[in-house]
Amino acid sequence: MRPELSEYTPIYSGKVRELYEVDDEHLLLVASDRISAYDYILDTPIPDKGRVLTAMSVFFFDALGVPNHLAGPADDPRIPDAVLGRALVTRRLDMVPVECVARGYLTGSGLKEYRANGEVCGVSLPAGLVDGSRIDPPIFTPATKAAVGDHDENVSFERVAEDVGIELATRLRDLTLDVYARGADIARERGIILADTKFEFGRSSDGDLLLADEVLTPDSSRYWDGALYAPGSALPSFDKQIVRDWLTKESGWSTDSGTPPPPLPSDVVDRTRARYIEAYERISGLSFDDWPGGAA
Ligand SMILES: N#Cc1c(N)ncnc1-c1cnn(Cc2cccc(F)c2)c1
Repeated sequence: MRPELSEYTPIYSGKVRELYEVDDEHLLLVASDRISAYDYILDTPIPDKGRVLTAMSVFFFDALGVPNHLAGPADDPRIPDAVLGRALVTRRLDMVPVECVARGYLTGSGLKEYRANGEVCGVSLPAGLVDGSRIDPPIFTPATKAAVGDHDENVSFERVAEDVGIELATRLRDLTLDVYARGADIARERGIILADTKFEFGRSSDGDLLLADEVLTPDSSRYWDGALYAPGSALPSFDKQIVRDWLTKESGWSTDSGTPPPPLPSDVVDRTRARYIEAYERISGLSFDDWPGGAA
């Protein structure tokens, strides 16, 4: 008999995820079916998005072989039926207050910084790079966690060292770049580009530094279809481009309207759900049909 979600104390509610306390030493990380686009949480959920992204985290936690915060399997008996397949039991850690970002390609906030001063988070890059240019070797571009609704602030490695000490900052950088490289290799072998990603780490009561949060999901990473990739041209998001294109090209809504996006039509929802499942099955080589929590 599984517990009810109401038996757990909610301790954090994010844009697309929630965090509950299971007991003194364990948390429940819950991924919703909510999807964000253009800094809005859309009214229309994508069925199974939370289960697919949870499955991707579990695949990578297993494939990467890095010490992490998972405290049980996807069907752990402590997981309530209502969130089975889109929730994980984890060890409660002392989180390191740094968004550990690795970039193997130049885009987004990194591109904006580069265009302003030729560097990203204090790391100088060669001249002449464009949107989507490869950054080789990949770089560590940390950020401080923003308040709800704000964007994280990119900071230098030196600032991280000031905040957490040079030894831990160095370990965070090395781990971030190592895990990104492993994830990028796995994705590349399946024809998918992992452009960048964000990790979070925490310390256990034993003092161990563990990989935490979600790992290498489309919500914490930028994934591009390798077959469509060309630096300098449009870089469609593997998972969100269908939604973005409908919103900006077909719905009549515009990003500068100051109004929330309209609800999504069912075909956009269905095609987006299929894209999330395609990303998981291509990268993991596993069938999403085998993942817990499907419709009864
Ligand atoms: N992971 C993890 C974690 C841990 N193992 N121990 C202590 N705290 C955290 C923790 C704190 N904030 N977050 C972000 C987050 C993740 C998932 C859902 C949310 F709503 C919010 C994670």
